Amino acid sequence: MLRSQAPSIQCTDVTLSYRRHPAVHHLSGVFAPGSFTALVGPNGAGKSTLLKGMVGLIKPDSGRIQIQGAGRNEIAYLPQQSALDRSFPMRVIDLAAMGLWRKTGPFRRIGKAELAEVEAAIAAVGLSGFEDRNVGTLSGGQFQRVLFARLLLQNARLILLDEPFTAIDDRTTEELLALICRWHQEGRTVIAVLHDFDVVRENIPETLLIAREPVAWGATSAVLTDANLARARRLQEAFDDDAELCERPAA
Ligand SMILES: Nc1ncnc2c1ncn2[C@@H]1O[C@H](COP(=O)(O)OP(=O)(O)OP(=O)(O)O)[C@@H](O)[C@H]1O
Repeated sequence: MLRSQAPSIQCTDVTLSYRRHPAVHHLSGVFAPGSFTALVGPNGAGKSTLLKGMVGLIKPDSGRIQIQGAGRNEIAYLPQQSALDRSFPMRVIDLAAMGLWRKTGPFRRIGKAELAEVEAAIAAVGLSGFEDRNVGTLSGGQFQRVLFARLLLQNARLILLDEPFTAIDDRTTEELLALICRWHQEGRTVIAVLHDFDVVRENIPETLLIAREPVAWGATSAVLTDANLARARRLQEAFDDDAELCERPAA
């Protein structure tokens, strides 16, 4: 997989809102092909909203999000765990196999070779032996591992992860982080919403810090400074959720 041919995302003065109240304001910049970016910011800063805008779940009220090199249905997107319904009766192997959906289509039974691929992905996330377990009986960390097996099988070149390590223990975090780093080394474009700055500083080359509006974007060491983090906190605290529509003209 050539890094230069990996997908890129160009944001041009993007504003995303819920019922016309902006959650992300005037964001411009590029996630370069093959880049690995941490998306950080205080609670309610608009991080999840930005990922939803990228996958097309929310349309910008103004500005544009353009993805080069991948169709919207070719993005691997991991939503926040709280957004997922785990009560649905489904086996581990079936949930993981959904990662092959683009290859197999929704109604075809998977063949022997594909089954071996699914089993290999389950093994890669350390869940061999759990194939027939109902997903509702898994711990939070085990469930997250199944979702990573599904991502592995999707084999997407653009991967968006929303808080992949929240409520996950250190060992699971370490193992899943190693998988994500491998995806980056393979030349995929990866964006991950993260809260642990130590994890970001040690592993992720680039960072976008937002607090409804962009605060800093670039090399992680230049972005995660005390001054930038303090500014993000101030901006977020000052933000009025009941504010009227954004009156700032588009750039
Ligand atoms: N479905 C929704 N309807 C209305 N407002 C929403 C909706 N989802 C998010 N918001 C609001 O948009 C703002 C940004 O939320 P978002 O979830 O994008 O933040 P976040 O940075 O991901 O936060 P966190 O770190 O707490 O997960 C918040 O004020 C939130 O209340």
